[in-house]
Amino acid sequence: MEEEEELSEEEAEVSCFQMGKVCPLKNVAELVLMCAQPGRGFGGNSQTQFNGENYSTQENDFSRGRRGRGGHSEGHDRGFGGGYRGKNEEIFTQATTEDPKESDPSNPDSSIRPKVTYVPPALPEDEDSVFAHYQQGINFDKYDDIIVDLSGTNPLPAILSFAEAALCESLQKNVTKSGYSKPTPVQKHAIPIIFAGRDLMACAQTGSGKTAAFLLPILQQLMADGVAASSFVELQEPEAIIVAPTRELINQIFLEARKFAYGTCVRPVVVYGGVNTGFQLREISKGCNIVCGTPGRLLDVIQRGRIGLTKLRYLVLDEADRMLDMGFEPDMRRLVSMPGMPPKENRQTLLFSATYPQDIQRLAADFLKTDYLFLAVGIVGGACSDVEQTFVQVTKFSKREQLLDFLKTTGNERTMVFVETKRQADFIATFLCQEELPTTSIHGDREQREREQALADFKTGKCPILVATSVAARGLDIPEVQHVVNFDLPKNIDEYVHRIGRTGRCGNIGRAVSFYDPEGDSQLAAALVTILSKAQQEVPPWLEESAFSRGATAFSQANKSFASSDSRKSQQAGCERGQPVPQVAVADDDDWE
Ligand SMILES: Nc1ncnc2c1ncn2[C@@H]1O[C@H](COP(=O)(O)OP(=O)(O)OP(=O)(O)O)[C@@H](O)[C@H]1O
Repeated sequence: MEEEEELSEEEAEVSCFQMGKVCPLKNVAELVLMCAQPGRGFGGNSQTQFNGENYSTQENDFSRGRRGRGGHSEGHDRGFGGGYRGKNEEIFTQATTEDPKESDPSNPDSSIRPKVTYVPPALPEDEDSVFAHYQQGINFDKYDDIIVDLSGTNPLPAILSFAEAALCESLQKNVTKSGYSKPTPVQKHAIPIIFAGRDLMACAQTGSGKTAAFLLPILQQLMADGVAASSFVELQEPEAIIVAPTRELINQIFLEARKFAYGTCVRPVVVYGGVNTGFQLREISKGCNIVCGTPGRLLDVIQRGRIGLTKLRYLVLDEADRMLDMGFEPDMRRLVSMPGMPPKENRQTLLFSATYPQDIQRLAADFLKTDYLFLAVGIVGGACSDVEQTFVQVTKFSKREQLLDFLKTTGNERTMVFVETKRQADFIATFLCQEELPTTSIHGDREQREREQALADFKTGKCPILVATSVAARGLDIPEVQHVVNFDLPKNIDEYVHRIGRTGRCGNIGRAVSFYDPEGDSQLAAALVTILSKAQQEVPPWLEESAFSRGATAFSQANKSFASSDSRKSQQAGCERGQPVPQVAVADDDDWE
């Protein structure tokens, strides 16, 4: 079976009880659900019962104690996945993930797991829904001015237009219906590289069109080769696998694939945790050329013998740095060593992200052919320049009032509020509802049904405020998100870049406001100063002071997470040669249990 979480609901309850609090996690989520319903508020008591500050303090110690780095159990009794994976979307409460009828009988735990019955609603088939998109913004044309660095042997020239890509008629039609009139820089470069059969590590800022940069050339080549999915065959052998770290993101990539493949013979399918496995297996058996999956569920369906790998031509890792950090790297290694998986010399491996720490770049080379190309559009690891970043100095206890003040100025504008822990997400969402601000929340303790509903309510504007943990930080492309608030700053600068990238997408302008608590956030100061300077934004003097007070090493450490370019260049120059590849620490432990 696929997913393993570290803490059962019962255990959580017991631990809370031991801390002197009775706090079934599920009840907190239910409160938020109630709160999201119009006309249902909370009495003043709930604030004291669910005191976010107290819980997060306690939760930190308690969670760390239970998890630890050693929590990741290799070769554990449920086959794949398992243990602590850092920011792993696929580790949730038991109630959401497992299906006893389908689980491994050798696993004694499996008998107590409730069946996952959730089946997502059928997707609308009409063209308007399939091709619904938002407008590119006023800065879309400025993408052309971004400096591009393509390194590696025998680089390919970029295309300048979709016409040059010579897409087949149906694909070109779908591109036009999607509102794409010209390719973004990452598309201009990645499309010919992928056509040429080269492996690629591509880095481009958030919201600049990386998804289409890999989907379009893959679809084009599958169509040019006349592939068609054979339906109702139990074992499907897809030509492409796309993996991403979170359920909502992989679903979004699937919807993009479905959109571009509209009216063609190519059939994409999606598999992710929290959804009934039987439903997904039936979807696979209807035919599958491209399988989009989160790692645990994907490995599970492969292990069940429902996905064969012998025809695989493309392996895509979206949010590649995340997929290769210590949370998911073991799964990725398992994936590439599955029986039938073509060796890297015989498949095309494509890595995409907006951030690539040097360590991860070096590790990624294990998955790529030696002559892979490295594409850097703009500053590797840089923040999107269309996001105006501001910082507010706060104390831990003034944050809530500051948030309220801020949200009162934004009216109905869509705002994502990032917090550190799942409980904090529930607590803040409840608090905002009490203040009559229509709010919903998304985090790993919510049932998949609730998570999808929360996202839908945010997208439609029914709840224009979404309180989220870092589970929603990467990749999500939600129209008209005008503001991102870092109520709690993340522990890791890359996470910051991804979070603020939920706004200011596709040439639109966005705003990010971050609450900076000098007591808890100073370890991020140097990296924030670097990010702001590289994005040519004003650096508050107090932030600069805070950064310098930590000494020059803080800046050199901060700079280590920004690869100025291809890590092979620094290796060639003799820098850090011979050093072991360190594992990158995963941020926000408390958020990913
Ligand atoms: N050539 C294009 N013309 C117009 N719109 C585009 C083009 N390419 C992509 N888009 C749109 O831009 C938005 C952002 O694209 P996408 O989600 O692929 O960004 P991304 O680079 O993957 O971001 P992230 O790093 O956050 O994952 C999407 O709504 C997408 O449909």
